[in-house]
Parts: sequence; structure tokens; C-alpha cells
Amino acid sequence: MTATAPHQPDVAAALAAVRRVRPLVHCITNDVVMNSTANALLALGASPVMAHAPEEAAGIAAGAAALVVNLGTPTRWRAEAMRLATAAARAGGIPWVMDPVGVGSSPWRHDLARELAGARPTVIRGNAREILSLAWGETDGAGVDSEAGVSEAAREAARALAQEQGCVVAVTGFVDFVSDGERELHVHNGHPLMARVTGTGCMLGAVLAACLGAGAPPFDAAVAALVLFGLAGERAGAGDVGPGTFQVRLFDALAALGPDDLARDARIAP
Ligand SMILES: Nc1ncnc2c1ncn2[C@@H]1O[C@H](COP(=O)(O)OP(=O)(O)OP(=O)(O)O)[C@@H](O)[C@H]1O
Ligand SMILES: Cc1ncsc1CCO
Ligand SMILES: [Mg+2]
Repeated sequence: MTATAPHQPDVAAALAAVRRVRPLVHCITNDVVMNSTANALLALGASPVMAHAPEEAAGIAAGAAALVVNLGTPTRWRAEAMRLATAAARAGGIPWVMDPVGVGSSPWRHDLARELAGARPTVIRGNAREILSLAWGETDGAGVDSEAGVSEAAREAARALAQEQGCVVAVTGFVDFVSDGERELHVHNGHPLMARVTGTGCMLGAVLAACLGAGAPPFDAAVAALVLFGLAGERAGAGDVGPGTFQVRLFDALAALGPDDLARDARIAP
């Protein structure tokens, strides 16, 4: 299928909305990135709540503006919380992001990821390896993207997943790719140091949820989050910076970026 040319998403408006609304984002995420994800949302101007007990997951999701479900360190109980929270989000019309971290790590995690992908996520966000694995069950990372850009295999997987699940799919890496099964765009913002600190993809999933929670339409929210987070990476990585300093500067950049910066410096391509 030939992709239709989309309207250019209003990335500046998406950031302005986040600052205005300060959306409450319920995060069921992994143990590695719990703290950095909360800090990224606070720096951006959103409001995080990390909660993963099954006993309270549905109620907290129902009261949030958006939900992000991240499969980085799943347990039986956390999987149950994800089922309950996503069901509550679906019932309440609350947008949610699925981040299929390490979906190919084990058959159990793959089954859980497939189950959640079928639970009507608003956006699925993963790196090329994860999107290929979620779409086709590939576990060897064949065709993962590289500095040459997004591989056609990853694009095909994203398109197929978007059409199959009726959602938006974002594939991240050196270049990012967004598809809703019909419209497609590439985002070229970002910095190589983003791949040298843990959890940048996980933070991005939460930033994407914040854009959804502030009211941006799913395709626009995905593009806006990729531009916003990529630009924050560019700012944080400018000059002579190592990974440690970079992570701290990433929070500073998320706080300092304004809608005008996004409008001016977004690198979005067909
Ligand atoms: N080499 C690169 N150059 C520019 N930007 C990059 C590069 N690698 C990753 N990024 C950016 O970093 C962010 C995270 O993407 P990435 O694909 O690394 O996620 P991930 O593999 O899921 O990360 P993690 O699992 O550590 O959370 C995205 O905004 C992406 O554009
Ligand atoms: C390193 C790592 N292991 C499980 S989750 C995670 C954080 C990156 O997603
Ligand atoms: Mg990841």
C-alpha cells in the first residue's frame, strides 16, 4: 500500500497542551527506569504516578489522563496489574501507550506482549528489534535499523501492527518512524548518546503518554513526542558531554524546551 501524505502534525501545540494541562500519567513500568521516567515527566511539566499493585491498578488508571505500560521487568503480579489497568483505560476512554521492552526475551513475555497489543493500545512504541518481534515473532533482530535509517523490514512490521491492532506504531532508533497503517512520517531529531544511557526509550513512552493525556490525537502525539524528546537529546548532547552528564542535561532540556523551539527545530520527513 502506498502511504498517503499526512498533514504536518502540530508539534508545538502538543507541547503547549502538556504545559497547560499537566496531565497525570499512570506508569506501570520497569524497575530500572521508574525514577528516571518520573523525573522526565516532571521536568516536562506533566505529573507522574507509578503504581503497579493489581489491587489499585484499575482505579488509578481510571483517574489518570493517560497510561503507559512497559514490559521491561514484568512479574506475574505486574502483568495482572497491566491487564486491569488497560481494561480500565479502555472502559474510560483513556489513551494508553504500550512499550514492548524485550518482547523477544522469553515466550512468556512474548505472549504477554501479544495479549496487551490486542487490548487496544492507543500507541505502541518500541525499537526496531521489539517491533519486528511483536509483529512477526522474530527474535534474532533481523533487519533492525542502523545508522542507515529505518529498515524496510521495520517499517513493514510497524505498518502491519498498526493495521492489525488499529493503533499508531512508533519505531525508534537513529531515525524514528510513525505509522497508523496509512499515514507515515519519519523523525530525524535525536542524539547518539540517547543509546548510551538506559531507559531513554522508556522515558519517551511516558512523554508520549503525556502528549496523549494533554489531548493530542494519537498520530500527532507520537510525532510530537519524538520531536520533543529527540530535540531534548540534541540539546543535552551538545558539546563535550559523557553519558552521565547527558542524562542530567536531558531533564534540564525537557524543562527548557518551548513550543517555539519545536516549531523551529523539528526534523520531520515523509
Ligand atoms: N543513534 C541515535 N541517534 C539519534 N537518536 C537516537 C539514537 N538511538 C536512539 N535515539 C533516540 O533515543 C530515543 C530512544 O530510542 P531507542 O530506540 O534507543 O529506545 P530503546 O531501545 O527502547 O531504549 P531503552 O530500552 O533503553 O529504553 C528515541 O527518541 C530515539 O530517537
Ligand atoms: C536494562 C533493562 N533491563 C530490563 S528493562 C531495562 C531498561 C531499558 O528498557
Ligand atoms: Mg526499549
